[in-house]
Amino acid sequence: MLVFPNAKLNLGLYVTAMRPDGFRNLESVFVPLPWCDALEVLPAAGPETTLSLTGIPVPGDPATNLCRRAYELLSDDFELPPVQMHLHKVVPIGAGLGGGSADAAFALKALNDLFALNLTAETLESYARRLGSDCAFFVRNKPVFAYEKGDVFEDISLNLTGTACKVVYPGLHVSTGEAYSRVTPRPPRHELRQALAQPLETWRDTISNDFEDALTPFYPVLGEIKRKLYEAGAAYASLSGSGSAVYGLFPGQEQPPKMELPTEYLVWDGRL
Ligand SMILES: C[C@](O)(CO)[C@H](O)COP(=O)(O)OP(=O)(O)OC[C@H]1O[C@@H](n2ccc(N)nc2=O)[C@H](O)[C@@H]1O
Ligand SMILES: Nc1ncnc2c1ncn2[C@@H]1O[C@H](COP(=O)(O)OP(=O)(O)OP(=O)(O)O)[C@@H](O)[C@H]1O
Repeated sequence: MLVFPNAKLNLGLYVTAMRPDGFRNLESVFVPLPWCDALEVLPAAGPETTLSLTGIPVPGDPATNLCRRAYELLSDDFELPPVQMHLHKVVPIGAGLGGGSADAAFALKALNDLFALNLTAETLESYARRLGSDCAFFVRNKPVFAYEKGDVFEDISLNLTGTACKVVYPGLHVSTGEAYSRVTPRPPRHELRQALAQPLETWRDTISNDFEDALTPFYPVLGEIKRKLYEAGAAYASLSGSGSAVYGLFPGQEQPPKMELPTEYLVWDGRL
């Protein structure tokens, strides 16, 4: 079975409170971004479960890769035969795009389908939550208002389908834990759902990402990319999640405009 774990963008992100478990409560709107890895999951030819990797190198021991952890989580509860997995990594890591989380959620969904476990989306979400705060979103993989750890959702009527979008990753690996440690939780400055119900051109004045304010003084390149996206005609530009990817939305355009950016940056151009 071949699946294509996609990334996500955060439209607005407020870190609202410290939780007793050491995590933070947040409010954000998550939307799928069709920048994808490729993940193949097959019954193994031999007796062992294996994971091979190509594409962007994934830091850390492959034994702790989220695809393997997804398999192990399900095999604690179900008698799964060994599998052979191959992950081709395309989505940059430490980018705020949720790439690793998507791999984990898509591995859970693929195993559910491959072995006809018949788990509901709700049950898959509860497994996904155990692998990371961002993982649960990728089970249903549709625009939602997210709160608590970013893993509890409310439906939102927001249709950005077809909107031209540019995502710029400057090659700066921002650790999620470090990024959270730089943000002081506070009540949200805007009611996100109300702000997002207004025309996209107003979002620039009404929606923000707390990580952007906290990280830009340390990483000025984030502010420079955002300024360039606005100069290129973006109606809205922001850091995604805890960064370091910055995106711009260009409604009404066929494709985002060309931009002069350093060649070492990774850039995704397309439509949501
Ligand atoms: C920044 C976001 O991408 C926004 O969508 C997510 O909140 C990050 O989610 P994630 O990468 O799945 O993060 P996890 O792997 O669950 O947690 C990594 C670290 O981030 C911090 N963390 C994460 C989520 C959260 N709601 N509060 C936190 O304080 C914790 O220090 C945790 O140890
Ligand atoms: N399949 C995977 N893809 C990416 N990272 C993985 C994967 N499996 C495990 N990891 C580990 O997770 C870390 C990346 O997590 P991190 O949260 O920084 O980035 P992310 O998955 O790109 O998403 P985000 O920045 O939105 O949280 C890596 O350092 C790596 O060790």
